[in-house]
Amino acid sequence: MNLQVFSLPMTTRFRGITEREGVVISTGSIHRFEGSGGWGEWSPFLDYDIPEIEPWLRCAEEAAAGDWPTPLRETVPVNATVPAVGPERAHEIVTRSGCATAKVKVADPGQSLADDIARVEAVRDALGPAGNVRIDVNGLWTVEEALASIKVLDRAAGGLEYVEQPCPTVEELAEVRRAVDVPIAADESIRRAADPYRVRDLEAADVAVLKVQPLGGVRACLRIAEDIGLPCVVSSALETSVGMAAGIALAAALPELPYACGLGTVSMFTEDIAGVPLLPSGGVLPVLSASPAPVRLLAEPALAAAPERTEFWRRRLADVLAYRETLR
Ligand SMILES: O=C(O)CCC(=O)C1=CC=C[C@@H](O)[C@@H]1C(=O)O
Ligand SMILES: [Mg+2]
Repeated sequence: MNLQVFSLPMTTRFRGITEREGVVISTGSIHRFEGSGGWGEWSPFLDYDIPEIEPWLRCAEEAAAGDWPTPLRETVPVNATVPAVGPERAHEIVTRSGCATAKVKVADPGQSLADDIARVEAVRDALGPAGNVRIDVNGLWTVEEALASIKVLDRAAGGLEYVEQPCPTVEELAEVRRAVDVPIAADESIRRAADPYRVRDLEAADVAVLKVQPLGGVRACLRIAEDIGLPCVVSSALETSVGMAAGIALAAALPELPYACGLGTVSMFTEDIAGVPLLPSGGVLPVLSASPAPVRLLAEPALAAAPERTEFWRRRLADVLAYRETLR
C-alpha cells in the first residue's frame, strides 16, 4: 500500500507533542496514492487505540473523495491558541496572531494556578479589552478545583468567554455548569465519548466543540451539530494544512457560527506540507473547496517520516482496516 507519511517539528510542545506525524492519502481509495483529485489527512494521535482512530480515517476518505457540503461563508474567524508557555511568550503569540480571540491552555501538569493566572493576564493585555479569552482545561480539574480556579481565572481574564472541558466526565461538567456563570464548552466529552449527546441530555455544556477527524468527517459533524442543539466551535486536532481544510469546510457549512474556531494551529509547526500554509490573516482563514495538495511533502524528503515510522503507519492503517471488517 502506498502511503505518504509526514513528520513536522512543532514550535512549542503541545499536548506532549513536539513532532507531529500523520499520513496523507489521495483520491477515493487509500490503495491508489497517485491520484489527480482530492487529498485527505489521517493523523490520529499516537496514544489512541485502533477502535478510536477508525473515524479519523473516515474523515480523510471523505476529504480525498471531495465530498464536502456547500459552504455558507467565505472565511472563518479563528482564535489564537496559547500553549502552557510563560506570560511573555503568550503575549507574543497572541499579538502576532492578529486574532481577536485567544484560547489559553491551563492546568498543565507541572504548572501551578499562579502560572495560569500570569498567562491569562498576559493574554488579556495582548488582546485589549474588546478581545475574547477562553481557557481549555482538558478535563484536568476536579469539580472543587474547577469552581475555585474558574473564579480566579475569570477575574484574571477580565471575563472569560468560556471554559473548555474543565473536568473529565459529563456529570462533573453539568455540576460545574450549574455552579458558575461562565459558559462551559465540551470537547473530550463529545469527541472521545461513546455517546456525544449525553452532554445535551445532562445539560452539561453551553457550547459544543467539534473536531472533524475524531468525529468521522465534515458531514458526520454537521449531523452532530444539528442533533446536539448547541452553538458549535470547530477546533483542530493539530492537522497540517491538508487536514485543516476539512475543519474549515465544517465551519463554513454550519448554519450558525457564533464563536471563533480553533483552526489556527498550522502556525504551531515549523513547516507545512502544502504549498501555501493555511495561516490566519486578520484573524480569519479562507474557505477552500477541497484540501490543498501536499506539494511540499512530495518535493522535500526532509518533511517525510523515517522509513521505520512509515512502516509503523502502514501497519496502523492495516490494523484499522482489519478492525473495520469486524464492524460489518
Ligand atoms: O482549539 C484550538 O485552539 C486548537 C486545538 C486544540 O486546542 C487541541 C488540538 C488537539 C488536541 C487537543 O489537546 C487540543 C484541545 O483540547 O482542544
Ligand atoms: Mg480542548
